[in-house]
Amino acid sequence: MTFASLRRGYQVIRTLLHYGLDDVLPPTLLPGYFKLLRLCLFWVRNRHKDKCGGERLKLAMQELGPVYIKFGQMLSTRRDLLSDEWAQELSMLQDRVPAFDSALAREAIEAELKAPIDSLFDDFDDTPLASASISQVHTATLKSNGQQVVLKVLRPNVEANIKADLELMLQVATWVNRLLGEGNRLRPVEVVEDYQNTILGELNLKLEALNATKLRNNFLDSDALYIPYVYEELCHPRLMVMERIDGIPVSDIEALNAQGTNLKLLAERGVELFFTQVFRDNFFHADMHPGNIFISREHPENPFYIGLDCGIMGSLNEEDKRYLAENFLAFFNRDYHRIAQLYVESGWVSADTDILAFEQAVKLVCEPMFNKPLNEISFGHVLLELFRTARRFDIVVQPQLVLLEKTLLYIEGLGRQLYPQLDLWQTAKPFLERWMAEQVGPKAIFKKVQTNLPFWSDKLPEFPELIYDNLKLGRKLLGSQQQMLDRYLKYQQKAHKSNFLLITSAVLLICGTILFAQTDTLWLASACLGSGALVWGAGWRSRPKNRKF
Ligand SMILES: Nc1ncnc2c1ncn2[C@@H]1O[C@H](COP(=O)(O)OP(=O)(O)OP(=O)(O)O)[C@@H](O)[C@H]1O
Repeated sequence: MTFASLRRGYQVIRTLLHYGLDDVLPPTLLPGYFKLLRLCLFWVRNRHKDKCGGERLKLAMQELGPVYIKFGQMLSTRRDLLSDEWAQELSMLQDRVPAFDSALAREAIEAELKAPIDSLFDDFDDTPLASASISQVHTATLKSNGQQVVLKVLRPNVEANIKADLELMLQVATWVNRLLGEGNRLRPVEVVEDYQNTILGELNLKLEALNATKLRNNFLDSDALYIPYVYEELCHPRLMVMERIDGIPVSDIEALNAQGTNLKLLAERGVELFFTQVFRDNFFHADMHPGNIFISREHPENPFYIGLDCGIMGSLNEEDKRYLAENFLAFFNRDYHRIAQLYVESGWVSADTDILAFEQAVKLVCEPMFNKPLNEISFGHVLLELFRTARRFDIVVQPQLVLLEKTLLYIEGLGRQLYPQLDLWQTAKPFLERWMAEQVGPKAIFKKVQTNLPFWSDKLPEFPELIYDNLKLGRKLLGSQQQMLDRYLKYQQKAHKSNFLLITSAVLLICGTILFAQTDTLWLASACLGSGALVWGAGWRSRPKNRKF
């Protein structure tokens, strides 16, 4: 451990204590001398006792900087771990931080481009358009085509700072894990590792550029989503250059209303977008917080979304997708037994789970949801409650499903904010049913045949040859098996004959020995012993020698 990380560790603990977060830990977790240590080492006074635990954690994370802010935001989506109150507080963490010096931004951009900014761009604006925890965004005009672009550049030293903070977090998580004991519900190491994977992915802007291009291509013909064009040839791990968009932030409902945006259509398109990304493309934007979503200004009667920041993308495998769709359908059909079965079949809970007990638990959490009108039921909450229940049955946490649940909650929140009467089920049901029919019905078989057709048409000309080769091989195999069988039968015959002779010789020899004791039958004894010896010789000679067939 370096001096810098010790100092950071001290700073982190001091901040957490400053906000009185030691209060929320069970006293059994803290050593007896902790109070004394707190007084001597950390000397903290302001206890923020009037604020609730969630708010105190939010303030502490805000003070600790970007890595902790993002960690708090990620934690806020783990409602299976935190209470609603804590999650709500953490979800309010703001990611806007003071800008860094534009001279440093210029330096970093030129280092990536290996060329002066002025050789490629006009009107580079030194005042950033936005400054977030990981990057800063500047506007400019591309010399080659006169298009307005934005340059997103990583903060100086951000990688080193994040890695140092992550290291510390992992150490603390390991320590907490040890205190709580193996098998604890919180699994802090798992949580930090999950976060680590996400944030490290966000540090590579080249990857983000590739994601953005892929998503853009998936929705090129869509009237629901637009992703700005990315100039991939100008993108590098620490720099991304893309088309500048002009939209209304999705959270600015007043502005949307002022231009007469069709909010109902917009809300429905949001749900449709989610299901299309997950089920059709298997590639979904997993960081859909309001800061990353804008709404088009033109044609307010036919509005579309503009998506930014494709740093975190999710995907599910074919099986997970099917189980998920079936889960929703089973939920809305109130088929709790099917839900329990699906969790086991998918491997999300272990195979030895007591299905009946699990079904009861699922029923217990799901049934009250139907006390609400159908249009108030949230898919995100259904998933959340199901995962929470499954956690008691030792669910194997699937990071891709957690991402999905978080995205779903965002989308639903957004949809309901735009159009509170939005009936999620009515919007999503046709989509899910159509998709399921495509997966299991005749269409699915047709699709599979269609997918495999190029392979088979490739192989078709080789068919006669393949059949001939296989028949030849079969005959050869059969022939060699027949020979093996013959050899085995011969061996058995020889073995039987030899055993018979040896047993007969043994009987003759025993009889000869008994008769030898009675002097009046000496000739008979000699005959028995003599023939016994002869038969033994014959038996010994006829014994099979080779056991290999
Ligand atoms: N192509 C663009 N056109 C116009 N504005 C943009 C564009 N890209 C980014 N911005 C502005 O910059 C802000 C930050 O961009 P972005 O979200 O991509 O950065 P970030 O560092 O990944 O932030 P976050 O912390 O939200 O992940 C956006 O909210 C938006 O206001």
